Amino acid sequence: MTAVQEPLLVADRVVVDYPVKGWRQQPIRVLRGVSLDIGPGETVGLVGESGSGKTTLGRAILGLAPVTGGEIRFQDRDISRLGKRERRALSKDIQVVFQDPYSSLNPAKTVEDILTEPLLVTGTARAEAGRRVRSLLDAVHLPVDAGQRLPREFSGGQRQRIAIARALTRDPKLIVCDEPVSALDLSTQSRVLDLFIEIQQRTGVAYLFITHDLSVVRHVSHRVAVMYRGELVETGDATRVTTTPEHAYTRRLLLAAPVPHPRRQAERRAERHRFLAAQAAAGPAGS
Ligand SMILES: Nc1ncnc2c1ncn2[C@@H]1O[C@H](COP(=O)(O)OP(=O)(O)OP(=O)(O)O)[C@@H](O)[C@H]1O
Repeated sequence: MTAVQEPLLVADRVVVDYPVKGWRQQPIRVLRGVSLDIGPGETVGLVGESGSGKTTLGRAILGLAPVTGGEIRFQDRDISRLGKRERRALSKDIQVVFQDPYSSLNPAKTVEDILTEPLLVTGTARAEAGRRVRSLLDAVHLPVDAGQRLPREFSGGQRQRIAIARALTRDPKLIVCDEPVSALDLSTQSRVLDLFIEIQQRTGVAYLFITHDLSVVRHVSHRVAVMYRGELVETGDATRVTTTPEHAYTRRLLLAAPVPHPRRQAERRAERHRFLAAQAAAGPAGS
């Protein structure tokens, strides 16, 4: 008998309505009863056209969008309507990496300050926080002296590595990744995607991976969920959904952004691995 693993996070018929200013204005319904679960150590890719509600689902999980119907459970606890203090406590377990590594890091703080802050405010001793920062920099393949520098001294890819390190500071169980590689050039994208995979294999963290790019989602996801106008129209195994979609909308998405042939993808993966192995042999990554 195989053990059934409990989901880490369950979105159960989640509705999000945004209030609209003005007399007699109806709120805008952005999510219309979305149900999705994410298992421990799993990556669920969330795709869909612009405005379909992907970011809003991520924000609802993070407590940043108002859940007006249904609920979101994390480790079997309803987290849809938490107070500030409970939400702050939950940030240990649920973290986020945003699209733009330029605006998501405080430009006035050194990388070490950015990474130690979440540890110091929760009572970690400074010496222990310093050790943790060194191990985090190592985990995202940045040199140890990166800690003394400011975000502006790094490339886009390196800044996204810093943002990933910050998300990892307190060993989260889930990271909401909202278009985390969209602002990066193609070769940097693939290195950062491989970093996400490597970190997951080492730590067992789960990802909700929001993207409009089907080749990205196929590369990193175990399962894919397709959103259309505030509803999930299809959820399933990543290869299945991106090669033989069942829903007409998913087929349209695929036609709009053709996914390379599986053999070409395998070649690309092999290329990436050769590249990463060569980089590892040469020293810390440059992006
Ligand atoms: N704070 C808000 N108030 C009112 N409407 C909002 C708010 N945030 C988002 N929306 C609306 O909700 C809808 C879904 O937006 P959302 O950002 O979740 O979509 P998305 O699929 O992530 O799109 P994109 O890929 O362009 O980021 C859009 O029509 C957007 O205008």
